[in-house]
Amino acid sequence: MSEQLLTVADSLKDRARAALGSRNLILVGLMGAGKSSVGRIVASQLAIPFIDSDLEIERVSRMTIAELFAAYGEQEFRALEARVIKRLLKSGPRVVSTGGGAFINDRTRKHIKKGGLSVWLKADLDVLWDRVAKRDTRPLLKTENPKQTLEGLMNARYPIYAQADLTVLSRDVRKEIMADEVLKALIEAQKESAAS
Ligand SMILES: Nc1ncnc2c1ncn2[C@@H]1O[C@H](COP(=O)(O)OP(=O)(O)O)[C@@H](O)[C@H]1O
Ligand SMILES: O=C(O)C1=C[C@@H](OP(=O)(O)O)[C@@H](O)[C@H](O)C1
Ligand SMILES: [Mg+2]
Repeated sequence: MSEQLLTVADSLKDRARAALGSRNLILVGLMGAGKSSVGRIVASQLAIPFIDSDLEIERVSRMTIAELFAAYGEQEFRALEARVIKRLLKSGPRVVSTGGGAFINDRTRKHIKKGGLSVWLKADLDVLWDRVAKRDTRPLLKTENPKQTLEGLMNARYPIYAQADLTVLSRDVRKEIMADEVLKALIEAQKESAAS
């Protein structure tokens, strides 16, 4: 193989694709962490299908997430979310971006742990707040003080997100850079598991 071909074969996305194999890559983390937008870029880099579980839930129910919460409540939404995510993870490789509460639900977390490699996109409150404040589509943030609600969710959920296989810090940098960081984490994790 020529040196040029070796360089191409050795590129970040090729190495990450090899590290993933036939597993699914599942993005978890709080609202605004970038799961949906970064997940789409990661899938495109890896040249594998991308699915956002919220979009899939909206497609099958023919309702928006906000409408589902309003009509049936959070508990019913979580039951539907668990079923949809279980189904999405039946075959791979895929990149699946989940909604922020998915990994917090015991049943869904079990499906995710069984269904592939989970990556927590971890961000601090100000980064998350800056991003979610731009849209009002998230029913859990329709409160008197949504920033305080987000902080409460952070405190309650971060110990559980910490159970994900990998953690990537979601900084205030371009989405493409975040996607590269996910690919690098995937490669590092593979190296570590090969060494142990
Ligand atoms: N790294 C980033 N830099 C700038 N904006 C981002 C970044 N990641 C996400 N965003 C923006 O923040 C908002 C929330 O991102 P999204 O991917 O929907 O997060 P999540 O699915 O985790 O709630 C979107 O408007 C998105 O374009
Ligand atoms: O944190 C949560 O419980 C939720 C996060 C949302 O997804 P994003 O994290 O993609 O915003 C969406 O699933 C729903 O509004 C509930
Ligand atoms: Mg999302």
